[in-house]
Amino acid sequence: MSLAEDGLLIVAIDGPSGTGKSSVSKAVATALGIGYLDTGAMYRALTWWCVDRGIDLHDRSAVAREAQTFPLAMGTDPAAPTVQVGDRDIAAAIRTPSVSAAVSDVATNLGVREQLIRRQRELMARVAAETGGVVAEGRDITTVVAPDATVRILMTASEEARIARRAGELASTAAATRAQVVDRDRRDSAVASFMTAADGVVTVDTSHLDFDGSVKAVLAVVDEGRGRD
Ligand SMILES: Nc1ncnc2c1ncn2[C@@H]1O[C@H](COP(=O)(O)OP(=O)(O)OP(=O)(O)O)[C@@H](O)[C@H]1O
Ligand SMILES: Nc1ccn([C@H]2C[C@H](O)[C@@H](COP(=O)(O)O)O2)c(=O)n1
Repeated sequence: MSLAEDGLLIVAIDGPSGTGKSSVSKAVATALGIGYLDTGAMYRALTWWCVDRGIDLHDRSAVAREAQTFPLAMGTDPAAPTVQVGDRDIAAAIRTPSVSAAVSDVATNLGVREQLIRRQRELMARVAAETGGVVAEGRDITTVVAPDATVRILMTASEEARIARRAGELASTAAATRAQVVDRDRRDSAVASFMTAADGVVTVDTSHLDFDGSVKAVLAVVDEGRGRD
């Protein structure tokens, strides 16, 4: 089934770490009055779940089995997105440095990707049916999860800009953050292509834009893409 059926507005946004995908996507979804899905949070949630249960992240089959069944619930209101497993709110726990350091081991597990991509498509279809559309962001949304999205965007920013943004957030030095951002992108690139735009994907370079400028730039691409639809 095509996600973009029935006049629903499906906006797919990919890009490397620290380009502003999550913050900009939330603002864009809010402005458009549609749902928001942070797919990176799903890989983080599975990482947290496996560590919490003592599952070795290098045991690929065991982690992929958990991906199929773990009780994940993603809240898709862009004004207040939530991440829960069972009745436990793990929105803050999945942002800790230990989860950030381990998440690539989970995200590069192809058995995991198969399960989470299935869940992402189901969620996107449900949220879009409920709200008229969805903005989904990650690393493979424009290419694998929703290649037929109404609008497909690759958000980029120079390495310097991305490191400075992350360093500001983590209150760490640019040098310490460089390793985290660049190394994680290198590891994640093994299974998803998000450093260059695929055919038909519009690049939005946020290097020299402030936050509001990035939101406006994405909304302009959405407007143009809707017009073509
Ligand atoms: N021009 C800009 N556009 C977007 N975000 C910006 C901009 N300038 C600074 N930021 C800030 O950069 C930080 C990183 O943004 P965000 O978490 O949305 O990135 P991301 O691409 O989703 O990263 P990751 O994939 O690692 O989760 C946020 O604190 C955001 O407010
Ligand atoms: N569609 C996606 C989304 C995310 N990932 C990976 C990349 C990161 O290492 C991790 C967490 O993502 P973030 O919260 O930093 O955006 O998940 C992926 O492989 N595919």
